[in-house]
Amino acid sequence: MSDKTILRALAGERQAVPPVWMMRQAGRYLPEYRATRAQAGDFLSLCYNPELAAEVTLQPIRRYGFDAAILFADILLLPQALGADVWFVTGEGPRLSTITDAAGVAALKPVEAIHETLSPVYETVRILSRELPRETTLIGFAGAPWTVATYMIAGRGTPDQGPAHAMKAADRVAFSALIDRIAEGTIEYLSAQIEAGAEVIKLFDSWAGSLRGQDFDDFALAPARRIIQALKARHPDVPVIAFPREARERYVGFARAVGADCVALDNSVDAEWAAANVQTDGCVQGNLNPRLLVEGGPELEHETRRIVEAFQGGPHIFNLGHGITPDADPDNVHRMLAAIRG
Ligand SMILES: Cc1c2[nH]c(c1CCC(=O)O)Cc1[nH]c(c(CCC(=O)O)c1C)Cc1[nH]c(c(CCC(=O)O)c1C)Cc1[nH]c(c(C)c1CCC(=O)O)C2
Repeated sequence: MSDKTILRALAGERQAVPPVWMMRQAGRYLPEYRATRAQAGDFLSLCYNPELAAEVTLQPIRRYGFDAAILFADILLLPQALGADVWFVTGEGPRLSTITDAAGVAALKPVEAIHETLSPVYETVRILSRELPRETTLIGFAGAPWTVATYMIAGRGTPDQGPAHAMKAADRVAFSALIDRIAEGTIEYLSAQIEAGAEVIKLFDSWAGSLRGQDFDDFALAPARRIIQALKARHPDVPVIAFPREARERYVGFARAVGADCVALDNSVDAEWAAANVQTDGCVQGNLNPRLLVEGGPELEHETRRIVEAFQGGPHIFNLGHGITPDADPDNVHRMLAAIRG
């Protein structure tokens, strides 16, 4: 059995003190992150600079001693590697060239071409596997096809993923071809991260909650299963965390259905309910409301302890229900850790 707490949880081991890391732990709430980003110039330049991307990955490990580090990159690097234009508007978020039909899908680069753009990311992973403390697990990641497609179709983040739903309704064949192309690229991208040293993979389906019924089966579940099966065929020992955010009742049985070792829970899910209905399948990750790291106070400690206790009966990785926000107080992270670790 590994001496790394995250790998033990992912192998199904219950631990008295759950291992912990945070989504977006390298981010704007940290002054040292803001300084390194300024040094890089902008966000995308930071993602493609292996030394600086490794540096910001390490910053929260030095400050807090989290049990896992997550590679610093973005889910929108893969669309860029497939030929989309991608840029970030400060204070607003990502912008991309849009794909609206079969011709747009056909114009994407072949999957083999992605490494040309993404090789700096693999170099970041290699640096991190040398520099991380022995006890810290390195997590690689990608966006799930549906979430990535919502950005590629709309050209930006959308509150209801309207443009992606519209393309799905207008031309399900072209839409499915886009999902397939992203899935194929994701398999190659994640395999390369593993070959460079990623020890765990996380698949972010941030917008899974807007898929219902058959659409959830076809575009959240099936692509995740395809990607995980392909990764497991090549790298059977690398655990996978699936995050179908806001999947509600579809969290039940999700890990088993897609072959994941763990399912990450957002903070709309009640921890007691998830312990009874989701953790019965294996490891769960989550699910503190990130707002509490802004507000702090007794509720932060109370909620942190409540989540630890709710999941005490089985394998659990403590995390937030979504990413930490730029207005969070870095000292509140210490308070959260004290409530978990005692
Ligand atoms: C949807 C999505 C994206 N990116 C990601 C997701 C899925 C998770 C989620 O739902 O949040 C995933 C992601 N993005 C980033 C990471 C790095 C690792 C980590 O979690 O610390 C990870 C795992 C860095 C980032 N990605 C981004 C930042 C902020 C950029 C900055 O420094 O200005 C960081 C640290 C930018 C980003 N990237 C994306 C958006 C919509 C935005 C703008 C919103 C925002 O600014 O927070 C796309």
